[in-house]
Amino acid sequence: MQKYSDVRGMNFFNTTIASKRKKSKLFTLIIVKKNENVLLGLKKRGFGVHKWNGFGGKVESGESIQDGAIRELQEECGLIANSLYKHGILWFENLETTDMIFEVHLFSVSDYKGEATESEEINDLLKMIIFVIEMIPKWFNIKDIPFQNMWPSNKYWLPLVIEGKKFDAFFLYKNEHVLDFTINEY
Ligand SMILES: Nc1nc2c([nH]c(=O)n2[C@H]2C[C@H](O)[C@@H](COP(=O)(O)OP(=O)(O)OP(=O)(O)O)O2)c(=O)[nH]1
Repeated sequence: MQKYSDVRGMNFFNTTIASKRKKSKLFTLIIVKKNENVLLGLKKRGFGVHKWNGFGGKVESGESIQDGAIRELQEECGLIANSLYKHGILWFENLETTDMIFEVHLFSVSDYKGEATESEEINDLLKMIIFVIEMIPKWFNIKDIPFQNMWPSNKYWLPLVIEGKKFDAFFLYKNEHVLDFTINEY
């Protein structure tokens, strides 16, 4: 392990990681806020299955990060964001399971069109026939956020999103445990 002082230009002086050579992959994450509530989705399949989370995913080639975030929100819960508020970037490294670092661009949305519905993604092979539900959206009061059924990092950064803060953060995982983390608030 070596001291990790530079995550793509960000300083995380107190955080250690195994390697600086890993590539990062771009993701987005949106937390929808309304009064004292946040909208979360229960992931029903794939990476992070059975966890509550915000809405997001990989940025596709040719689209901007913001457009990717808006697309994922609409695909996963049916809401159309009118404007996004950027909180910062979350970096996730897992010592055990992957050779890449997640670079997650984190937004919140309070201004949107539509009502949250269960998301439906059409399976490529069986288009028009089979509908695969990816996430079940649900509103939670900010006092009742189900941190025990979320990624372990979320209890550290989600309260900052609720408070409207700007920050970058780095989390070092071993499997599903946070070994070390740094949060830099602006
Ligand atoms: N790796 C990781 N991701 C986290 C943590 N906390 C958290 O909210 N996330 C978010 C960031 C991403 O938006 C999401 C993980 O990606 P995803 O589940 O959308 O990935 P995916 O492969 O399904 O992507 P896609 O098919 O929808 O494009 O989880 C965490 O602690 N670790």
